[in-house]
Amino acid sequence: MIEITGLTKSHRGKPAIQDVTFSAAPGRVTGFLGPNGAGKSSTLRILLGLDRAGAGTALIGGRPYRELCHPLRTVGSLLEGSGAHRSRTARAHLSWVARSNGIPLSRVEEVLEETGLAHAARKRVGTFSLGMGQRLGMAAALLGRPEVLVLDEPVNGLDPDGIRWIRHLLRSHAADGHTVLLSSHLMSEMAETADDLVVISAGRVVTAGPLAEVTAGYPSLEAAFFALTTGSLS
Ligand SMILES: Nc1ncnc2c1ncn2[C@@H]1O[C@H](COP(=O)(O)OP(=O)(O)OP(=O)(O)O)[C@@H](O)[C@H]1O
Repeated sequence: MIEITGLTKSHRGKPAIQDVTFSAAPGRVTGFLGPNGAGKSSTLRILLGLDRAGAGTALIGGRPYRELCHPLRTVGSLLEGSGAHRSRTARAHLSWVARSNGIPLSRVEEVLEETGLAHAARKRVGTFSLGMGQRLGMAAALLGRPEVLVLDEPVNGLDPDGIRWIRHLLRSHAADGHTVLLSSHLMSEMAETADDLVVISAGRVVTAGPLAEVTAGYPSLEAAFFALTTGSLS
């Protein structure tokens, strides 16, 4: 369960997010949708303990990220890039992440297989394509068999096969009773993958609820999105 309440953050006096409140429930894929600069990354960075909120709380399973004992065993995340050092091999990177979180090294081979990177395990991360980097980021996110996944634009750079793979993975993670929060600006992808939607625009949540409710009365998610966000763009 992810619970975000009254989250507010400013960068150099300029509000990035204001009073952001929503939750992401177990067994559901929650889509976090908004135009560029709407505040998605600011929200996710606070949720993942990478930034501090000016006000409000962001809890994962009832606790702020910084209070989690073995964070990667509770929440797997993918933000921009895999975070791996270019000179490391994929296997070395994942082994390092596993060791630092008390995760058995046997998981490394499993996630390499699961993410289609087994053939590239000994390649240096610096030689990876954007799509392979995303797969490596997903591999690290899955290492600790986390209850919660938080993913910022995970299909960036993936080919159609990779996009289908991610969609399937997220759906099955949710079907297992886990919580998935997925940020994207790709509406067709969202419409296919999300159960619930949170739409953010200009730093504020403009609507949240089941996909069918958010899009009710509109011909498509895209139509709903523009109707909901255009009015509030500054
Ligand atoms: N470190 C920072 N310093 C200054 N301003 C920032 C910083 N990070 C974000 N902002 C500003 O805060 C607002 C929200 O940005 P944020 O990156 O959270 O949006 P986003 O929805 O993730 O957009 P995108 O999809 O483009 O990444 C924007 O106006 C952005 O310019």
